[in-house]
Amino acid sequence: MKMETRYAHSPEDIRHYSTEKLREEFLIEEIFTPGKVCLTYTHNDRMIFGGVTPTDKALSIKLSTELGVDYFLERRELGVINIGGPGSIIIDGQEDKMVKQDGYYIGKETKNVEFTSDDVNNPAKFYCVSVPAHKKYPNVKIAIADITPMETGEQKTLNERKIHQYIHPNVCESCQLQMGYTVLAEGSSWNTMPCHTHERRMETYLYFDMDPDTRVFHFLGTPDETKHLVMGNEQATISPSWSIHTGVGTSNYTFIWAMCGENITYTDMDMVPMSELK
Ligand SMILES: O=C(O)C(=O)C[C@H](O)C(=O)CO
Ligand SMILES: [Zn+2]
Repeated sequence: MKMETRYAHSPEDIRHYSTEKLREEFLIEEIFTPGKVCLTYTHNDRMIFGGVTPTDKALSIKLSTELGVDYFLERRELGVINIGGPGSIIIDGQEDKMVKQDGYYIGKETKNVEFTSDDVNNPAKFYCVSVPAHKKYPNVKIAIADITPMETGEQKTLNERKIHQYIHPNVCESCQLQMGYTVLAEGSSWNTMPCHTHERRMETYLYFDMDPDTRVFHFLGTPDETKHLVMGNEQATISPSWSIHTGVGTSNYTFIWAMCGENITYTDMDMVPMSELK
């Protein structure tokens, strides 16, 4: 298992960052490695996120001394979405099949979570996000078949997309985790534009379902001083609460967003007027 630490920044810190330094601090290039658990611990609200890619044997997230606890979910909750081949999640001995786009909310105090793939040649890719939690809520499987996506954006503004809310008060309870899956329509390339910040929550983005040569130009920074990261398939980025987070692709793509902070009100965003973007 690999876990990398990323510390937090103020807007002032990144003002003079080179491209290389910006990438070192905000971009995670390796998420899914066959047979491995690859995680990142960001000090932005202490979110842990990354990929679990089982092949011929089950994998689990084993973190205890790193978090000063006896087991991973002793004081945390976990959201999972499979973006790969079919597999299973086994929670305290009970197995649930997980096809592509199926998700799971796994509450605090769940002791044993294992991940498996049905086919080593087409492994499941479990994208996992965990945040601190102070109350135990029930474990809930969130099947893609049960989600009605929110349709938003328009073709003429190149941002027609479907937002699937997985961990959201309408679907299941959580302490502070929110998680979802946004699919851009063919011909659309902008996500969340007009863009927003939310001082009260941080967010991470995983971009995927992209051809090898497709790139997303992901924008970050304060509205009046934006910067960008050029991102490839299955790469992730950290968005501090003060930062905008939007992106434009050289083709359409999909992304998983996950947030935590003061509230679980999805619409609590500070929209940025176009005239303020620089
Ligand atoms: O396409 C979108 O718009 C999104 O998916 C936006 C994210 O959900 C988000 O940034 C929530 O704060
Ligand atoms: Zn946001």
